[in-house]
Amino acid sequence: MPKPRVHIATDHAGMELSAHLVAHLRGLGYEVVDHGPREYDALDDYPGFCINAARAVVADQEAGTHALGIVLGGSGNGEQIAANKVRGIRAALAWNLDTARLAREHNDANVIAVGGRQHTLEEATALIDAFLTEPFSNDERHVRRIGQIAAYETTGEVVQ
Ligand SMILES: O=C(CO)[C@H](O)[C@H](O)COP(=O)(O)O
Repeated sequence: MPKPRVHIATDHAGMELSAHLVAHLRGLGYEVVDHGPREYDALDDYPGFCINAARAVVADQEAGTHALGIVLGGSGNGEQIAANKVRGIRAALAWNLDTARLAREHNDANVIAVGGRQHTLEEATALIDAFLTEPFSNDERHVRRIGQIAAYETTGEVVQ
């Protein structure tokens, strides 16, 4: 499997982690698109940055380009919520190696959210590495459940 293009966004609370990850991932050969912010501003707001990154993931995937996203903040909660407002996004908040790995294996998540204030740089980097390298299982039960979410997103109907 070729490496995905990585779209990354943060707010002020995740800027140190974001800079670290951009360098780390580029060093590993990933193409990384940085959706900001460009400068530290303690009063900036995460939704726009995260939504832009999420929209870029969907646009790439719709164009047939393998892409994944990373959204960072203090907790990762709001960043995950913002990304999940973009149609086609399955954003997962990862807080240990299992939740990072399972986000891909069971949920085919295309965005990972991580709280920069909850982990050391090393811990957070390990979460990202686990997420980016874990394949989706393609197990029928997981495909079915993801399809039910997509159906609701598209039609507003609940499928059992
Ligand atoms: O994690 C976040 C949202 O879920 C934000 O990064 C966090 O709320 C920012 O906090 P503050 O404005 O107090 O620095």
